[in-house]
Amino acid sequence: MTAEHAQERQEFTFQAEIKQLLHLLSHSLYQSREIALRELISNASDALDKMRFVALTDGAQRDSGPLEITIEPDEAARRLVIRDTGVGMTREELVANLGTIAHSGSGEFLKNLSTEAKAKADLSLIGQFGVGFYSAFMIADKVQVRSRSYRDERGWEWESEGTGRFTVEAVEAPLPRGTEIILHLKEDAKDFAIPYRIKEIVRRYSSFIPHPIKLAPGDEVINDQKPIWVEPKRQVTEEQYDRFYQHLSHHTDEKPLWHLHVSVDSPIQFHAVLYSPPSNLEKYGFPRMEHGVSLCAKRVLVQNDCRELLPDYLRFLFGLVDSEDLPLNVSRETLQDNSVIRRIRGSLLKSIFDRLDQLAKDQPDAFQTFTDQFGTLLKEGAIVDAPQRDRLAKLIRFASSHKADGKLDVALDDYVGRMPEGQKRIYFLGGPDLAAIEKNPNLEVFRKRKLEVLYLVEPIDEFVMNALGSYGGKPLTSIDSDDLDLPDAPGDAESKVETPEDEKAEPGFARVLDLFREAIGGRVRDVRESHRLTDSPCCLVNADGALSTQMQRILKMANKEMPEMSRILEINPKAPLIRRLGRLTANAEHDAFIKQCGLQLWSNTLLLEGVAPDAQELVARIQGFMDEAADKRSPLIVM
Ligand SMILES: Nc1ncnc2c1ncn2[C@@H]1O[C@H](COP(=O)(O)OP(=O)(O)OP(=O)(O)O)[C@@H](O)[C@H]1O
Repeated sequence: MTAEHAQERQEFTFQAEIKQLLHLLSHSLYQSREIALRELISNASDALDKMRFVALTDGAQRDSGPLEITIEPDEAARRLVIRDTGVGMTREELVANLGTIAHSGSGEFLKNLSTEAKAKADLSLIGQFGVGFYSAFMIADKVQVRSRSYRDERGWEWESEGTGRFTVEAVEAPLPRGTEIILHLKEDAKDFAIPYRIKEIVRRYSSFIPHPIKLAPGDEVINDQKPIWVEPKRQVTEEQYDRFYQHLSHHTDEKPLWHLHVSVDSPIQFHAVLYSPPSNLEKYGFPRMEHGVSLCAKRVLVQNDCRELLPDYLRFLFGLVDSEDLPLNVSRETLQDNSVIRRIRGSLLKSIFDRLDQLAKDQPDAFQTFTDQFGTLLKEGAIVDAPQRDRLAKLIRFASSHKADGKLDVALDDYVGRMPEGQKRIYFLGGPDLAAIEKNPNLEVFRKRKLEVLYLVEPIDEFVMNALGSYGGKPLTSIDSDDLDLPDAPGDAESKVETPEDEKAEPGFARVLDLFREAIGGRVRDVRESHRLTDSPCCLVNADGALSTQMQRILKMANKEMPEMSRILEINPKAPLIRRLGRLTANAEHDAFIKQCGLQLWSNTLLLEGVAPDAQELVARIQGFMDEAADKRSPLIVM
């Protein structure tokens, strides 16, 4: 485009997703409209941060003048102007940023707004998706943006009524550096031009903007721009912490679950304030949280979403880190190799774990609320972060047979504290859900012996157990493994399940096992006598060192090609059915029936685990049993 051409008024069409967004925004609920002002102030503040950065790093821009935001209401004209002395925008930037380039966020935002939220047009989440500017159309039916970039002599004006189009043209009169947003307020949004209303909104949502926000005329400063992270902890009130969280997270009116304020002087100097949000949006189907922590060098914002400061599994934390030891020109690319960042990260991690330990100890209810939301992410950490595994192992929670209510509130230390003398292992059992776990016959001996078993109700739990291997020197053992190494139970004859001599097996039991082996063949590694069952006739166990059943199931779901691991079928000699079969072995005529029973028992164990064995074979066999049973009741007389 020629320079001449560029000066003419040009019309553009909004990108499709933006059009959709604008439609939604202009029909928003009255209550959510305050966020429009918050978003515009936040954009102005970002532009000022950028300008401060430019002034400090680019000699030619050293005299940047005052960096401030001015809000100028005009009740009579039903107009509101938000002006900043930030970096401004060139013509190309106006076109791209405010209309033609859809931020990846806008699509996500539209996709994730639930139908219900859409119906109510509750759009308070908009700021998190990087599409905040358009919220101007919640309160205005016409918006003008006049801007001059610090890199440009000339100013430009963008204008739109939020329908499908916008225009951009050169401004003849000289413009000061920065951006001016002129909102022509809708009739039902005219209160946004009332000074006390503006003050109220700024106080609520924007008090932590680190630049003065002035209200014209008179230029009264209406925000307190104190950087709370450099203040001594004792001097910061809970309310200030909460408001700073709302500022960082764009989560209006939401309170964080907990916060952490750290000030470190050596070896690296830094201040940090970190927050846990109250809920984990990933749990509700939102995409992976991609926000990071804000990074400041000597109070100047260097990067908004710095992912290098915390490991990925702590991606849900909001916060800010400010260090005197970082150069201002630290670039995104060099952050990863930066030794200051690495040391801050190590120190932050330790403080976070200390904070969580303290929360678990002093406020167990608050800690429980936290792990209900973010426990899965801590478990993710226990799997991937080997150096921090021991610390994370203390923080993660499981369900257990101790209460059997399925709540994930048992710490490994709680379990160990309840272990009877002589128990050398920590036992666990996984399954598709709590009901399936509780029906698992492998639990019988544990119930009888009153030994606690951790219930792995979350799929990730199995991976955690695998990664940990042991806890406090005690091997983590799936109760469907071959070698359980159960503690002795002296004096309690009833519970001596490991000494089968107590109960005489039927003389034909060995023959039953042989017949079962013949029938089932290579589908199991072995068929043998069980010492762990009390009531059920059989169960499947895994050979020493093999993966637990649930783990095999999970891996199989991910990779259908995974070969079946052969397992051991254990048979309970005391179960009435097995005793009867033992007696039947006296007559070889019954061998075929006993074999059919063996096959059916094996199928039953698989069915209980949620695996469907060969359906045709299974149905044919059951049909056979039914025929035989019916025949006993009423034999058919063949004429
Ligand atoms: N006052 C301003 N000064 C300079 N640039 C601005 C201003 N307001 C908006 N912009 C530019 O327009 C872009 C789009 O703004 P928008 O509010 O839609 O998204 P965002 O600022 O990237 O995300 P968020 O709203 O979450 O802060 C910004 O990234 C910025 O480059």
